Amino acid sequence: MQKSSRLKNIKSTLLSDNYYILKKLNFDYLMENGTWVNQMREVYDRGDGAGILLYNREKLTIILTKQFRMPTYMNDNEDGLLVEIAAGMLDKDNPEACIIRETEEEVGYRLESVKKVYEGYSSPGVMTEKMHFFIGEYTDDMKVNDGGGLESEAEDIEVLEMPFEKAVAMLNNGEIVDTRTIVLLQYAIIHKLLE
Ligand SMILES: Nc1nc2c(ncn2[C@@H]2O[C@H](COP(=O)(O)OP(=O)(O)O[C@H]3O[C@H](CO)[C@@H](O)[C@H](O)[C@@H]3O)[C@@H](O)[C@H]2O)c(=O)[nH]1
Ligand SMILES: [Mg+2]
Repeated sequence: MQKSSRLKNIKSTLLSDNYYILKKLNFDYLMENGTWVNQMREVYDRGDGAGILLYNREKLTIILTKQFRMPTYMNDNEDGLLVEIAAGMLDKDNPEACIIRETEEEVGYRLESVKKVYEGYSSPGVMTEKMHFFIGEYTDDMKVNDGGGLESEAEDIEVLEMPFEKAVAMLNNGEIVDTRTIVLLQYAIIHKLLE
């Protein structure tokens, strides 16, 4: 953690380390108007992540995934299934190595190179997670397996290859509701990746 002269008396209490780490942070914060206020924030730390938009310039297609996400099921997503970019959590490896590995595990393509386009905090009010956003070109001859995720982790990932146009329609009609996926689809539109 960096030092800030606007913070003092930071006290961290562990609330849960069941799978990842949830802490309660109590601290004094110096407001812009010069007064100190005491604040409490719960902070969830599950490391950083990486995600990628896979695109094929010849076929004008992209590859997304569909998988069950319990937190979305708890909040308005009827069957809990979510259409997403391929993504994973960083282990000890760097973001590039992580996303190349995750791409092979989740959708079955072995990429040689990827391009980093953004880095951003996922949910800065509550999570420490920083997300590394990539794009990567795939071709049919890069396919090495059917994807689907790791059996050892009971991942059950459907691979969706679709025309880019269809994904843009799904973005615009509200079928795509994962913000990381929205970010990279918008990147592809802005930068005319598939025109
Ligand atoms: N037992 C158990 N397993 C868990 C738990 N939380 C996650 N897992 C398992 O840990 C694995 C994580 O798989 P990854 O592919 O590495 O991560 P991800 O879940 O796809 O995460 C990506 O998307 C998230 C957004 O929803 C991002 O937050 C994350 O950074 C990353 O980009 C999955 O098999 C998942 O089931 C938990 O609380 N308990
Ligand atoms: Mg994943």
